[in-house]
Amino acid sequence: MEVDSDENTRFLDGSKSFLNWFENLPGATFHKEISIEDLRHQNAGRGIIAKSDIPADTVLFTIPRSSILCAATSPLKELIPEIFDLDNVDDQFDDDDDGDDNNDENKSPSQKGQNSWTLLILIMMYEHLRGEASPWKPYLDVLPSTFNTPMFWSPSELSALQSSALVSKVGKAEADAMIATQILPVIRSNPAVFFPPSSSPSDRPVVPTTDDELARLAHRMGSTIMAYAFDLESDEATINENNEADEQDEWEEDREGKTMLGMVPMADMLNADAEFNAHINHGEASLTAVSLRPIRAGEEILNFYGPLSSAELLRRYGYVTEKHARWDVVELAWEAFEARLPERFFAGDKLAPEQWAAVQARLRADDDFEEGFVLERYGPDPSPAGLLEEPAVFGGLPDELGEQLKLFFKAVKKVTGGSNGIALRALEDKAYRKEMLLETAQKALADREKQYGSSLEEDEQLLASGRLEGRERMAVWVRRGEKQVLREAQAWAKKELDEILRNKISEQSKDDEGRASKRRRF
Ligand SMILES: C[S@@+](CC[C@H](N)C(=O)[O-])C[C@H]1O[C@@H](n2cnc3c(N)ncnc32)[C@H](O)[C@@H]1O
Repeated sequence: MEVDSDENTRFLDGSKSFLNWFENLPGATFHKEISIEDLRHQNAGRGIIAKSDIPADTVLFTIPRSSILCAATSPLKELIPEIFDLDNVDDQFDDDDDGDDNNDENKSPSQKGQNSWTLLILIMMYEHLRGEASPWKPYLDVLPSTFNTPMFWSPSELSALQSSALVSKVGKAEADAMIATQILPVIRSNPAVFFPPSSSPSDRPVVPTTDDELARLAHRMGSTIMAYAFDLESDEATINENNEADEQDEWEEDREGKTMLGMVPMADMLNADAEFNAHINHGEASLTAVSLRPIRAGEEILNFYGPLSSAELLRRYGYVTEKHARWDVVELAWEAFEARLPERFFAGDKLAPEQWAAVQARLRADDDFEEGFVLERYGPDPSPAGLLEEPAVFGGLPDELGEQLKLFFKAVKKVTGGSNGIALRALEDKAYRKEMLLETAQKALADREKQYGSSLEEDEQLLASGRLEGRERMAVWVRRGEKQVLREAQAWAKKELDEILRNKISEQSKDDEGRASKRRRF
C-alpha cells in the first residue's frame, strides 16, 4: 500500500504521542519488551509486537479504569445528566428484550436516557469536538476515521457479497434513523455543550455544522465503538449479583444483564485472530493485558474478538482471517426448504392448491415457526492458551429444522382432516421423517448454492489468482466460506442418506435370507 510521506509521519507521530500519553496516565504500565508497530503493509493498521521472548502470564500493560472513556468517566454526565438516566431509556433501537423500556412518551429524545450504545456515541462526539481540551485527545487521534465495514461499502461493492445474509445485516438505514432520532436531537438541544465558544479556535477540529456532517461524525463514532469498544465487566459483578451492590460502583449499569460500554485505550490497539496469545482481564481499578502462553520475539500480540464467522468479523471489524473461517455459517430459509417438499412427498398423495396454502398459513401462524435456519460446523472453542486444537466439521442439520418439518406435517394432517397418508406416516415414523428431511435438505441446499452468482470453484480460483484486493477480496472470501458450508452440509446429508439406504438393503437381504431359510426348512 502506497502511503504519502506526510500521512506516514502523522501515523508514526500519532503512535508515539499516544504511547507517551498512555505511559503518563497514573496507574498505567506498558511492558518494556513490547511496542506499537505500523502494520499497514498487512492492512492491519497499528498492532502490538513483542520485541523479545515473553513468558506466559506476563502483564503486558495495565489500563487504569479512570482512563477509560465511558459513562462513568465522561464529564458529559455533569453537563447533560438526563441522557445518563438508565431508568428512562428510549429503547427504540435497543433490540434486546430486557423490558427496560421506561419511556416517558412526553419527553423528547434529548431528555431521555440513552442506551449504552448511543450514549457512548454522544460521549465520543463530545470529546472529539473538544479538540485539544479533551484529556483523551492523543488517544482519539489514533482512532480511525475511515472503515472497511460493509456499512461504508458502495452498492457495487456490496453486490460482490452475492446472496450472503450479510447484505441484509449491514443496517445502514437503521443506523441513519438512530442517529437522526437519538443523537442529533441531543446535540441540537445542547449547542453550548457541544459547540462551546472556543478561546482558541485552532485547538478545535473543523466543527461539523450541518446535520449531514454531524451524522457522518456519529457514524464514524458508532463504527469505532463497534470495532473498538469493550463491554466493561466488573470484579464487583458477583457481589452485585448477591444484591450487596455498592451504590458507588459506577462500573455497572444498574440494568440486569447489561454492562457499560467503554473505549479502553491500548487494549484496543491489540489486533485479534481465532488463535491468540493475550487476554484482557477486568480488575476493579484497572484492566490488564496478560500473555496466555509464551510469546516469541517478533510475534504479534493478539486478542480474541469471539467465535465470529467471516461475515460477522467483516460486519463488525472490517476484516477477515483464514482462522475465523471455521465459524462460517450459512442461512437456509424455510421457504427454500418448503419449496422442495411437494414434488417429492405429495406426488402420489397430492394436496390441492388451497390445501397447500392453508398448510403454509397454519404453519406460519405457529408461535414456534422459524423463517430460517443457520447451518454451522461443530468444533471446540480455542483452548485456554488461545489455540485451536481440533478442526471444526459439519456434523448435522439444525435440530429446529427437523422440528419444523414435524410441525409442517401436523399442519398437513389438520388441513386434510387426517386423510394425507404421507403426513400420517411422517408423524408416526421418525426414520421416514429423517429420510425426508435429508432428501429435501439436500435439494434445498443445492438450490441455495445456486442463488449465489458464482460457483464455489470460481470463487476459489478468484481467491487463488491473487488478483483480488481489499473489499472485493473480503466479499469473495465471505461468499466462498458460505458456499463451502453448503457443500459440506450436502455431503453430510448424502452420507447420512447412503447409510440409511445401506441399512435398508441389509435389512432387506436379512429378510430375504430369513424367508429363504424358512422355505428350506419346509
Ligand atoms: C480494536 S482495533 C485494533 C487496532 C487497530 N489495528 C488500529 O490500528 O487501531 C480493531 C481493528 O483492527 C483491525 N484488525 C484487528 N485484527 C486484525 C487482523 N488480524 N487483521 C487485520 N486487521 C485487523 C481491524 O480494522 C479492526 O476493525
